[in-house]
Amino acid sequence: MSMIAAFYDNKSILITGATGFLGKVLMEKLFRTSPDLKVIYILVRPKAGQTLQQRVFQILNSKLFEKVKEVCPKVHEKIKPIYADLNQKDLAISKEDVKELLSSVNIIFHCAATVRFDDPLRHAVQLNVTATQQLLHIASQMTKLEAFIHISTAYSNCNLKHIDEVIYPCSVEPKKIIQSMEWLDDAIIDEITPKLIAGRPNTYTYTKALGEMVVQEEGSNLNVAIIRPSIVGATWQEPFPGWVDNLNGPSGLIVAAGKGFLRSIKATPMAVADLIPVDTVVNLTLAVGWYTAVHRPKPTLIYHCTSGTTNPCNWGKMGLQVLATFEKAPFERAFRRPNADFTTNYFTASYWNAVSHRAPAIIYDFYLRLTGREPRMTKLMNRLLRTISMLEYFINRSWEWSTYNTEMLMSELSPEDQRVFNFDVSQLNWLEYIENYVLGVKKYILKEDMAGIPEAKQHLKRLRNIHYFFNTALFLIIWCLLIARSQMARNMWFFISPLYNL
Ligand SMILES: CCCCCCCCCCCCCCCC(=O)SCCNC(=O)CCNC(=O)[C@H](O)C(C)(C)COP(=O)(O)OP(=O)(O)OC[C@H]1O[C@@H](n2cnc3c(N)ncnc32)[C@H](O)[C@@H]1OP(=O)(O)O
Ligand SMILES: NC(=O)C1=CN([C@@H]2O[C@H](COP(=O)(O)OP(=O)(O)OC[C@H]3O[C@@H](n4cnc5c(N)ncnc54)[C@H](OP(=O)(O)O)[C@@H]3O)[C@@H](O)[C@H]2O)C=CC1
Repeated sequence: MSMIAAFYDNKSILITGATGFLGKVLMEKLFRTSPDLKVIYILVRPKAGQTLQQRVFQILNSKLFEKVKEVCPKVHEKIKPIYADLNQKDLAISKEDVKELLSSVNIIFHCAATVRFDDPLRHAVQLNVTATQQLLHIASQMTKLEAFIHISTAYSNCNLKHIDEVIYPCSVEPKKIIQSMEWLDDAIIDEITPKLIAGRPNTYTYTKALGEMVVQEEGSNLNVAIIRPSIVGATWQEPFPGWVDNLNGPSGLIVAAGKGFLRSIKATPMAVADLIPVDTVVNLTLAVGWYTAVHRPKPTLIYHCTSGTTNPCNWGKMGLQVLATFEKAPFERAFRRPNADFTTNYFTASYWNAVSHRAPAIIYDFYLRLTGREPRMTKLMNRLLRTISMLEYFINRSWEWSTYNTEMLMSELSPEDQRVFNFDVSQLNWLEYIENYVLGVKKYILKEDMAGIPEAKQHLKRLRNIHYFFNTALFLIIWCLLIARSQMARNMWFFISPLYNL
């Protein structure tokens, strides 16, 4: 019998960010392993014309929740969506809802955040710092609260090379940052942003670091714990391999490479690709929830959820396996044949950007114009290159994260819990995982049927022939121009041509 699963039975759980990538997998595992839990409250906002109920309905009817419906047929009754917007004061939760939460919640998992790298500092502070502070304020009034688990990122201190499971203070206190956002205007905030984030590549990592400080300072009267996952990828094992549903991190680049838009990238092949499967993060999160509530460790424990220390994989190996999977199961209607050249040199990268990315986009747009259609490829390519420039920081460096607390937790689990809530990535087979990841991107993001693989292969063959034809034509044109203009080229031609008749 799993002690962790039993712990969540009859509990009222509050999850923020439950409609996100991590939140959905967290909810799924909770329902699957602890179907007797009392209720999961989720803080949700209406989005894309969908009401809260419609959003919940869509999640529960997805493939991810198929197993849950078998083990927990009443899952619809056990999810309670609560209107909330983390952009607004007091999270915009109604008084009645706050009252219900205060009297019933046992465990909080705070996953919601803005994960955009280019968010203006004001917005990132509101989501990742102020909203966390307000949630802690509500949590401190909850009469039955046993644990508050905050999801941060392993990159919150990416300005350091070696990172321990401790909180590193930022130069300006979060309270001062929050206050200053109230009166500074946008232009001044934009001006001071580079100075504040100093050493970090974006507002995301900076505000996640501030969020951790808030949790430590304002959660001191609660049982809190912080989890720092690295780059969260598709599921490894549960509920099935390869599930992924958004374009963040590697997933977007896999789509771009598989469709032939992205053909080279400035990346260091030997740098560690610190991916961590989303189900591993969820297993650790649930184990931390249990441990924090039952053992009440003081001071606040931070858990690194990374793979590089125990089972390192590098970007070079990952890139090759991604390409090998494209060979077996190509994506449909590719723009060009997939390729992924890694270069560490700025000038080579700029050259390939011009030749492999921008030039084909301009040529294709020219073709679209000629055939009376709206050109769109250059715009799409510019967007992709902007995205890549933001990810480059993470694919050209390696970090070391210590994992003492995570190892300590593993040793505290019973053998059954180690099996059901496995977060030991030393058992992960990278080649198999990456293949399933790419297939997951194909099936669950691009919604492509595996039956379409023969046609996709045919399409790639056609692209290869076009490529050969295009190159031969280009060669002949250049050669004819040379012969017309250069005596040396003509001499060479007269020298070579009799050889063909031998
Ligand atoms: C060969 C293989 C090598 C693999 C090599 C992997 C390296 C992979 C390193 C990751 C390293 C992370 C390390 C930190 C890990 C955390 O702790 S953070 C969690 C991860 N967070 C992220 O990845 C967020 C990154 N994304 C962003 O910040 C924003 O999407 C960007 C990049 C600023 C783009 O903003 P934008 O231009 O306003 O675009 P946005 O509105 O987001 O989306 C526009 C379109 O692009 C699409 N799109 C969005 N993101 C992407 C993307 N990443 N790629 C492609 N398309 C995208 C959208 O679906 C959308 O399509 P439409 O709906 O318009 O058709
Ligand atoms: N993905 C990754 O690689 C990593 C993620 N993390 C951390 O994990 C956590 C979850 O990330 P992930 O699931 O990938 O992110 P997603 O972007 O998939 O999910 C973010 C969640 O936050 C919610 N949210 C955002 N803004 C608001 C708002 N104004 N009001 C209410 N809810 C809001 C979103 O709701 P909605 O659906 O309405 O937009 C969504 O549920 C984050 O804390 C992130 O920092 C850490 C390391 C890596």
